Amino acid sequence: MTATKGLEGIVATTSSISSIVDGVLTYRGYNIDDLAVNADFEEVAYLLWFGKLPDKEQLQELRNQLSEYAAIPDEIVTQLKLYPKNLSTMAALRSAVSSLALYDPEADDMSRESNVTKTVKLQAQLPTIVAAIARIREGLEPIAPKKGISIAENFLYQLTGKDPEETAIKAFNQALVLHADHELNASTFAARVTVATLSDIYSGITSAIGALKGPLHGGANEAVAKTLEEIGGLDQVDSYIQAKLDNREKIMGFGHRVYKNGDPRAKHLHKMSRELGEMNGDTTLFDMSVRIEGIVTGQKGLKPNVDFYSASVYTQLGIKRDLFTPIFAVSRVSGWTAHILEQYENNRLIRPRAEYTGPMDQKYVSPELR
Ligand SMILES: CC(=O)SCCNC(=O)CCNC(=O)[C@H](O)C(C)(C)COP(=O)(O)OP(=O)(O)OC[C@H]1O[C@@H](n2cnc3c(N)ncnc32)[C@H](O)[C@@H]1OP(=O)(O)O
Ligand SMILES: O=C([O-])CC(=O)C(=O)O
Repeated sequence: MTATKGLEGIVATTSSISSIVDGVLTYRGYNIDDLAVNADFEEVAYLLWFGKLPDKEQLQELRNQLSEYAAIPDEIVTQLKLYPKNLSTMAALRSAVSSLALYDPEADDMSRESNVTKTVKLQAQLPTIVAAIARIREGLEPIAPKKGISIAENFLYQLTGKDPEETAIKAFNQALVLHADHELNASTFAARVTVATLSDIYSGITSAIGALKGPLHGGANEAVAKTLEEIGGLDQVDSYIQAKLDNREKIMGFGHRVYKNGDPRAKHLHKMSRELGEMNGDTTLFDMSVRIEGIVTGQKGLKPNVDFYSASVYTQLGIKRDLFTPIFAVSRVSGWTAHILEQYENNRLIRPRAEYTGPMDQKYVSPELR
């Protein structure tokens, strides 16, 4: 038995949800480039869950269900109010989502019908939880979700209590579409491993949130924003990045396990970042990002991944840095739940082997003689 570090190149399951072939990302056979510019996030979620784009009535029905389920139990709001104000937003999200199971009488109902209902509920409730975390830790009351508006609009509304601009809704919707699914990434794999024991969907999503939090995965978008803040301005980019590279430190938002010639999602976020800067009359963050890319790609051949330009996009939308990874979860819960449903449909326990490298032939001696 020989271990493959990080399971690189190992095909661990079959899936018909998303594919990455020759650097092209598709959801259920639709190129991400097509969906990113044309689709609403709700359509994409439906596509991931049910394998086809919804017709008008199906889409309306989904929108109605999302509106109906978007409010979170009062007990969750009470719990969020007990969390420390200087909380880790991802730890708060992970805890709150885990607690949702306590207030859902169907949490352990393993029928497909119930799991589909819980899928839609989780998609509806995650944005409400993230917005509530954001407000409560600032000492503000959470804002109830509005009925009849999109997830993108509702989330931005619930953060501030103000109706967001059309351009912000459009940009945010596109970011949600781009982050929705990504084959067997670490958090999706974590979700699938958890539910493959026939544990419940809330356990699967809780595992996934834990895996997404790390800076080598979803946490990288916050790390990129931190880098931009630390650099402070265009003139400091070269010296800052060069020092990191000379120190053999990683530049967050670059590199990818699967894409070696570039992440197809990055160009959309690059464009969005530029457009938001031009609209706000200040392209500093975008210009800094482009300069960082020039150095890192030029010297290391590493290309930006989805997390790199999303950092300047969210910052320019006026969103606080520690909400970036929770926002990733707001989108990716669509993919996680699609994978969980697929895992349940054709389940087998996921249990690989380890190549043992420790000592052998040890003999027990009692503590007094050690
Ligand atoms: C949504 C997402 O999860 S996208 C990924 C988000 N994560 C990041 O942006 C964090 C920064 N990037 C990384 O850490 C990595 O590129 C990963 C984790 C994404 C992929 O990791 P792996 O496939 O395991 O590649 P690994 O970390 O082994 O890197 C291979 C080589 O490239 C270098 N490298 C990889 N990424 C970077 C980077 N961002 N900056 C500098 N060097 C890098 C490594 O140091 C290593 O060099 P070495 O062979 O000289 O030791
Ligand atoms: O696929 C991966 O390893 C990470 C990634 O880009 C994602 O989850 O979107």
